[in-house]
Amino acid sequence: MTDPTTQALAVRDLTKVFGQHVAVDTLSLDIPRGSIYGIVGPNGAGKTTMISMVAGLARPTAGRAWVAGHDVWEDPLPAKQAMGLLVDGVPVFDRLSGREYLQYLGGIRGLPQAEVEQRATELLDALGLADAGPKYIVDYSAGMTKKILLAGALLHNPEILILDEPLEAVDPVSGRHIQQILRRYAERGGTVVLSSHVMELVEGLCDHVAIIHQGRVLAAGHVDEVRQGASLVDTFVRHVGGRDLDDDTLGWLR
Ligand SMILES: Nc1ncnc2c1ncn2[C@@H]1O[C@H](COP(=O)(O)OP(=O)(O)OP(=O)(O)O)[C@@H](O)[C@H]1O
Repeated sequence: MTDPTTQALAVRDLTKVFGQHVAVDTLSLDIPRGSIYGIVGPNGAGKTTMISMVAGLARPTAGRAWVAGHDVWEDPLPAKQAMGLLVDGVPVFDRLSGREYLQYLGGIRGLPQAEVEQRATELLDALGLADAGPKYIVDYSAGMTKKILLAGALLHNPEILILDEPLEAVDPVSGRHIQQILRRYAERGGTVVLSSHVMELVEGLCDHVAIIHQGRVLAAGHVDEVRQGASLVDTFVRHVGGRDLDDDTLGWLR
């Protein structure tokens, strides 16, 4: 493996144990600068747990994580300045309107007020939230909430975006806009790390992918290298194992 401080994001032997259960198991991964990197894996594979440790939200049992060359747990401030986060567990102040939430985040990030206003207007517009800007986040739908959290992650123009299921619950028009935004961001040198269960999204948007299962990396690299001529769904099933249900299963169900 390469020097982890040269990567946009890197983890080495990252491990998280909950009681008797090893959720992330000595996991090592390099995410190059400028890539759009998909993290895929079955339910319970450890994706969110890994992302939470990289984001500085969950303390690793063992191992290390670097973001933009900074050790997330030893040198958290520059690591956190470099990242934009859309991850469960980040507090959302949902008694603020969408616009107030962005104004609040802009203040925390030390952006000039006029800049925050301009960026907030553009982000709300690009994400189809222009009419919802004055509305409390608590009254947002699931997809609207996802989009305002994404706007918050983008607001300070971070070096690295870490997005857990960014398109979950998002409508197709907004989904297309979000993909355009992420592509443009990566073309200009930003790095995107996203988890998703939607293989078509990962194949269409990401240039790299890692398949995670039981807290370990089963395959990682350029999407074409990982899928080797097959579709990503078939590659995924081949790696994690899958079977069709027996005819008798749930025989009582109409
Ligand atoms: N706080 C916790 N306490 C105990 N176990 C946990 C905790 N958080 C996660 N786990 C367990 O760790 C494992 C990995 O969970 P994680 O949420 O990281 O999976 P995931 O890959 O993100 O799954 P999904 O695709 O369903 O979101 C699961 O077995 C889960 O039950």
